[in-house]
Amino acid sequence: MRELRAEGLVKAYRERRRIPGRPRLGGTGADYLVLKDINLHLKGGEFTCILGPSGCGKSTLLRILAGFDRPTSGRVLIDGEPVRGPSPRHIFVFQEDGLFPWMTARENVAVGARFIPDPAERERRIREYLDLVGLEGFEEHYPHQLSGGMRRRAEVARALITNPEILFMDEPFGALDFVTRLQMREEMVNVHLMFETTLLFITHDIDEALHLGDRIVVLSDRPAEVKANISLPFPHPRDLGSGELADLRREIYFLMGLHAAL
Ligand SMILES: Nc1ncnc2c1ncn2[C@@H]1O[C@H](COP(=O)(O)OP(=O)(O)OP(=O)(O)O)[C@@H](O)[C@H]1O
Repeated sequence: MRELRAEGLVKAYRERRRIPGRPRLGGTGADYLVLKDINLHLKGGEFTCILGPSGCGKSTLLRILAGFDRPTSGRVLIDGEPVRGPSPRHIFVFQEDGLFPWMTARENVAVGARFIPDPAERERRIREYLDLVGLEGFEEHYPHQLSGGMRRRAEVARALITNPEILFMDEPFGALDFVTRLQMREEMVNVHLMFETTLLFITHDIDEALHLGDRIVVLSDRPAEVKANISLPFPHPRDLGSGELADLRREIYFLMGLHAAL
């Protein structure tokens, strides 16, 4: 199922010095509140985009959902089981390049495949996943010999080959140029249709979320609260310029206080 629930998540970081403008949590006078009572229910197999303004706490939320950080209060349940730490079945793709620079594209993907016991089957799967993300011909290239888009593709292949129950992606295409970013969006849609992995994808790009998500969770400014939780039962490819999607796009711009940008 790979269903994920977040119940009453609060995260406050301990403040070592007073920073003007930062709200403090009542009582202690020494905490910096980032998440405020986040409740979520994400169904297995859904592609959920978490959208919010810069610095609102998106990465903090994702780290907590993936078990890399602990909430101050509240809990996360995956298929009804409390999350107590990271799991090899829940894979995280970071904002920054995460490939090992001393390994080729093939060797990086092989890291994800190390649990496949049969060497011939392992090699077959590595080739299959490199082809799937369009890296055939670049298998023996090191990360510095690949373009930004290719490096991201290798990371996606390395994550997918583990057959993850949940894939957590923290603004994975943020550093790419506009055209490569659009290509990667299309590829993510295809990958999701093919594997039906439960996917949590952080972005601050409204159009990216509208193109990708089965669901969009809109967070407020810090301390982050869920402002909207919207289901998008629209087929791919999507035209954001017309119909219900255009209305939804306008609604999200308004929700995020971006009226003037429309
Ligand atoms: N380990 C930490 N200790 C103290 N403060 C932190 C820590 N991690 C994040 N913060 C603070 O929490 C706030 C939210 O950070 P976070 O990275 O979660 O936001 P974000 O929405 O992902 O930002 P961006 O869109 O810029 O990537 C920021 O003000 C940040 O300075």
